[in-house]
Amino acid sequence: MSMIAAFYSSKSILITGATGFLGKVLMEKLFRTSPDLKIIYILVRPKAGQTLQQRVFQILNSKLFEKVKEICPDVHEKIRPISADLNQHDFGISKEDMEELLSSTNVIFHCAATVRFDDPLRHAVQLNVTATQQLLFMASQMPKLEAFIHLSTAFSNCNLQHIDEVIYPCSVEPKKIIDSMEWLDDAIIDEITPKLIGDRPNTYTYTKALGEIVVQQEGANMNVAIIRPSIVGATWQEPFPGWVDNLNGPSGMIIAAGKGFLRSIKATPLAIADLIPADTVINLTLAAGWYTAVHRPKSTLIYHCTSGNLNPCNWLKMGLHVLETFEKVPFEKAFRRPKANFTTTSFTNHYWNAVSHRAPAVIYDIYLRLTGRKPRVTKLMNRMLRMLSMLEYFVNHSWEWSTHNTEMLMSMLSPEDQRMFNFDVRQLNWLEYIENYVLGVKKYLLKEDMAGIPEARQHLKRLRNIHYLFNVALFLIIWRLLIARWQMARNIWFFISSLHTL
Ligand SMILES: CCCCCCCCCCCCCCCCCCCCCCCCCCCC(=O)SCCNC(=O)CCNC(=O)[C@H](O)C(C)(C)COP(=O)(O)OP(=O)(O)OC[C@H]1O[C@@H](n2cnc3c(N)ncnc32)[C@H](O)[C@@H]1OP(=O)(O)O
Ligand SMILES: NC(=O)C1=CN([C@@H]2O[C@H](COP(=O)(O)OP(=O)(O)OC[C@H]3O[C@@H](n4cnc5c(N)ncnc54)[C@H](OP(=O)(O)O)[C@@H]3O)[C@@H](O)[C@H]2O)C=CC1
Repeated sequence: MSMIAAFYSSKSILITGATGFLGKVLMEKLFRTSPDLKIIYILVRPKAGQTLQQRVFQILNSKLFEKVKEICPDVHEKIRPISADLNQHDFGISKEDMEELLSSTNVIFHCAATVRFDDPLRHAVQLNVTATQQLLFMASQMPKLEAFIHLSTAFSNCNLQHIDEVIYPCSVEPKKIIDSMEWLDDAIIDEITPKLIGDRPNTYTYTKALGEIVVQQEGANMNVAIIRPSIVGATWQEPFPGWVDNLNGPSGMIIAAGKGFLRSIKATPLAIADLIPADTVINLTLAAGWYTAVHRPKSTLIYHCTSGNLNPCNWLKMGLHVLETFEKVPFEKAFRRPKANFTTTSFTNHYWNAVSHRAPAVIYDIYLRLTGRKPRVTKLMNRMLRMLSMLEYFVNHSWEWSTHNTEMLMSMLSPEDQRMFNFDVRQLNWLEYIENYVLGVKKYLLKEDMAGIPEARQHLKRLRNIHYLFNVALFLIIWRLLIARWQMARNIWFFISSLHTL
């Protein structure tokens, strides 16, 4: 019997961020491996016109939960959505709900966060720091609490090159930052943001670092652990390979490349592409929850959930695998043929952005206008370039993350748990993983049917022919202009013609 699965059976578990990418994978695994768990409380806000119940219904009826519904048919009864907005005081939780949470919760998984790179500091602090502080305050009033697991990111200290499984101090104490957000106005916050974030690339990584300090300070008397995943990608094995449901990180870029939008990217080809599958992150998270509650380590343990030091893959290898997979499973209705390369200098990057990104978008929009349709490609292209510029930092640096705690945890698991809650990335075959990832993007994000592949291939052939025709036409126009204006060109032309008549 799995010790981890047995631990979560009969437990009341509180999850924040359960509607997010990792939150869903976490819930799914919990229900699948511990169907006897007592209840999962999830803090959810109404969104996009949907009530809490509608949001939960949608999640449980998604493909991700198909296996769970077989194993645990009463899963609907075991999820208790609690109306909560982490931006509000006390999360806006009703008194009755709060009482139930405080008296029953055994384990907390704190996954909620803003993962946007461009969030204003005030908002990022509110969600990634203040809400974490409030949740810890709630946790401190829970008599039955056995473990508090906080999801952070391996990039919280991305200003360093070698990162250990420790919490690093920030120049300003989180409490001071939280206080100052209350009385500083937005204009001043915007002005001091670059100074505060220093050599980190965005407010996301900075506020996640502050959040960790808060966890260490406020969670000193609790059983607390921090998980630091690197770049989370589609699932590797469970509940099935290739599941992904948002555009963050590489997923959006895979779509952009497969649809022929992304043709070049400023990246360091040999830098490590530290991807980690979502199910690996969740297996480690659940194992850490068990270890923290049962073994009660004396200090807050931090677990790096990264692939680079155990099974490295670089961006060149990854990019090539992605492109190779497009040959087998092309995406439908591509804008151009998927073909991309890396640029390594700002000059070549600007050049290829102009030639391969902006120019085709403008030309296509002119064509749409001429045919009476609404131009839309330049807007899409600008959005992709903005996203690309935000990701650039992460594809041009390499980091070394030590993984002593993670390896220690692996060694503490029984052989059954090592199999059931596998987070050993050394077993990951990148080629196979990337193929499944691209396939998953096609199926679960783009909702494209495999039956459409022959048509997608035909479309790519048409694009290739258009490309050749376009190049020939361009060549003829340029040649014609040269002949009209340049004597030397005329001479070459006459020379070639005379060769022909010989
Ligand atoms: C010879 C050599 C050959 C070699 C060949 C090589 C070829 C290479 C090409 C191969 C293919 C590529 C394969 C790999 C690519 C590498 C990519 C690099 C990935 C690196 C990722 C590093 C991330 C690491 C960070 C740490 C991880 C974390 O901790 S958190 C998770 C990461 N967080 C994010 O990713 C969030 C980022 N997003 C944002 O910050 C914002 O969304 C934004 C600033 C980008 C946009 O904000 P904006 O307000 O403008 O828009 P928004 O309201 O958010 O959305 C508007 C619409 O856009 C859609 N959208 C949102 N995000 C994306 C996206 N990522 N991609 C595409 N579209 C996106 C969104 O749905 C909205 O759509 P509508 O609703 O329809 O309007
Ligand atoms: N994905 C990645 O690449 C990585 C993620 N991480 C960390 O993992 C954790 C989970 O990330 P991921 O699942 O990808 O993120 P998502 O963006 O997919 O999910 C974020 C979750 O937080 C919830 N949330 C946001 N704001 C509020 C709010 N005001 N009140 C209540 N809930 C809120 C969202 O709810 P709603 O659905 O209502 O918006 C959603 O459930 C985060 O802590 C992140 O920092 C770390 C490394 C990499």
